[in-house]
Amino acid sequence: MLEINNVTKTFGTGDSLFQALKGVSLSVKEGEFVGIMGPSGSGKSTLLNLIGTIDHPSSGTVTIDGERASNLNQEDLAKFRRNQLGFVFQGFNLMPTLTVAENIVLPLTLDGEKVSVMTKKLNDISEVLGIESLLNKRISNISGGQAQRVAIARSMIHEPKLLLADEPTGNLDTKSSKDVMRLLSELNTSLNSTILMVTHDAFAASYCQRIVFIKDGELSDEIIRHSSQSEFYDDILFSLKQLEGEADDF
Ligand SMILES: Nc1ncnc2c1ncn2[C@@H]1O[C@H](COP(=O)(O)OP(=O)(O)OP(=O)(O)O)[C@@H](O)[C@H]1O
Repeated sequence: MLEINNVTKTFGTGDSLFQALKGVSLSVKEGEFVGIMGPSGSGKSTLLNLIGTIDHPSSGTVTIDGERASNLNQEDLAKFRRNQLGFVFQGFNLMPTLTVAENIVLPLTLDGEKVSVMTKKLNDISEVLGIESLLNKRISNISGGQAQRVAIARSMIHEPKLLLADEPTGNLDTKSSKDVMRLLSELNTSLNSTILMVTHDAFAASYCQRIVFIKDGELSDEIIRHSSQSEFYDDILFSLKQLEGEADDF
């Protein structure tokens, strides 16, 4: 469902060129939950931004569900992003003065969806994420863990083909991180959502089925979960140590 073919990304101009991605190729199947890990500055967010069509590759191609973003005009691209992709960020990106319900339906409001359809979708996704009791609260009155669940609800309400998560547990305590990862994992299995998640956190990564490691703008390694989550967690820590010598650098 996602094909990244020999993608490069160069920032800057003239003498100050910097190649953040140096020929990355990656294939993700429908329903896969893939983690992207690597040291700070290795190109993780750059890669996620290219997949999310927020930025364009300098060369190479990104194809999502058979569609190549570079072939779309501005308007179709915005529509494609709104309909096919979901985004979850570390900082939640919710509107503090709106209620939880208003935040969740915002993408549908922008699309001019019927109120009856919005209400049904809101109720369905709220039930999946266990946030029914929060719907009338304002974002400023809920906790960080609750806010991330609301952000996930908003990113999933339009049933995107691909969910892109950049450090979704970055601002959360251990318990909330666990809750959020459990939810993402449930959404992945129950809705067969394809999820791509950038994370520094080996525990969060242990919920994925596959981890690709990126270093200096290149994919360096890949591990697949074969057995229990705790064994996968150990495998991830081992790979991180091998990659950088010290897992603490991540
Ligand atoms: N708009 C930009 N202009 C110039 N350089 C950039 C730009 N965006 C990213 N870079 C550089 O590209 C490299 C990769 O950045 P990126 O944000 O993708 O790394 P990352 O792996 O996500 O890092 P972190 O884990 O710290 O978020 C870095 O050296 C960064 O300074």
